[in-house]
Amino acid sequence: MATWGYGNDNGPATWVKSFPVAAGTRQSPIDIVPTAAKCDTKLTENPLTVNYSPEPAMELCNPGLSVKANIKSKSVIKGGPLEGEYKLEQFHLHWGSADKQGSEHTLNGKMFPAELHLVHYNATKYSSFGEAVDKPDGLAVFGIFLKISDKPHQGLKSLTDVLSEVQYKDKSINIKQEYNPVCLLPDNINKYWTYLGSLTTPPLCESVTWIVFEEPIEVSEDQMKAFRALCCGECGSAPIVDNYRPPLPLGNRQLRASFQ
Ligand SMILES: NS(=O)(=O)c1ccc2oc(NC(=O)c3ccccc3)nc2c1
Ligand SMILES: [Zn+2]
Repeated sequence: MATWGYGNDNGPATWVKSFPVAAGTRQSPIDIVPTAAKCDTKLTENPLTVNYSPEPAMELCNPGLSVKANIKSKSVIKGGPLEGEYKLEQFHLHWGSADKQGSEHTLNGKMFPAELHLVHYNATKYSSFGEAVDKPDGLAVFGIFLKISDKPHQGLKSLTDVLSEVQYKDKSINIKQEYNPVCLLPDNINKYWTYLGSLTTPPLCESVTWIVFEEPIEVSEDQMKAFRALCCGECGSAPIVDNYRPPLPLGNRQLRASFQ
């Protein structure tokens, strides 16, 4: 069975053949239209709180279609749209072959050069990611837009400086310095949009409460080039670029905003 990917023969338009939920009613990503969002004061009454811990020897790997960091420490979030405590499992990114594309969520139809996803599971109700992954309240994912600036992002620099060591599929390394993922969050995490959606790659489970921050984080062009130098396979294989699913219809879903 051909594995899914982002090419012409195995890309997002083909996923429904093996994953029928791709045609479901709460799929992600979506186009975020701020004027269509409902400002919900309940979101601010119960502010989103992040309690991330330093990760000693964080594992960074190249699974072939992105770059992913696996988290072992107890890093949790709660509040905002969430009931209970959600535990950080992993984070990864999606990016373009050029700065004009790359993000999965779009803002008024605009794509950003990349998007960072911090993936959490509902540790109050479920005992593992695997148990939570297919439950309607199982997961919460932070979506953070990346935009280009002339300065590199210091938090991402610890990762982009070593991406050459995970250039090929199934390579993994441990980051020597302890790493607190809190350094990846934008300064203002009180301004976000939230809606009920799905994983953006197969198995596309409709189990994600998405929290997409209004404030992007800023990265340098050199850092983008480092992501685009990652390979899908072994030496000589194609670069990992344009690993994003285009937006799906919001349908009957309510997009809520934590701010006016
Ligand atoms: N682009 S996305 O929607 O954030 C997204 C999409 C697909 C995903 O599959 C997984 N699986 C694990 O993390 C995992 C964690 C532990 C064990 C097995 C899998 N996370 C995902 C996030
Ligand atoms: Zn993702």
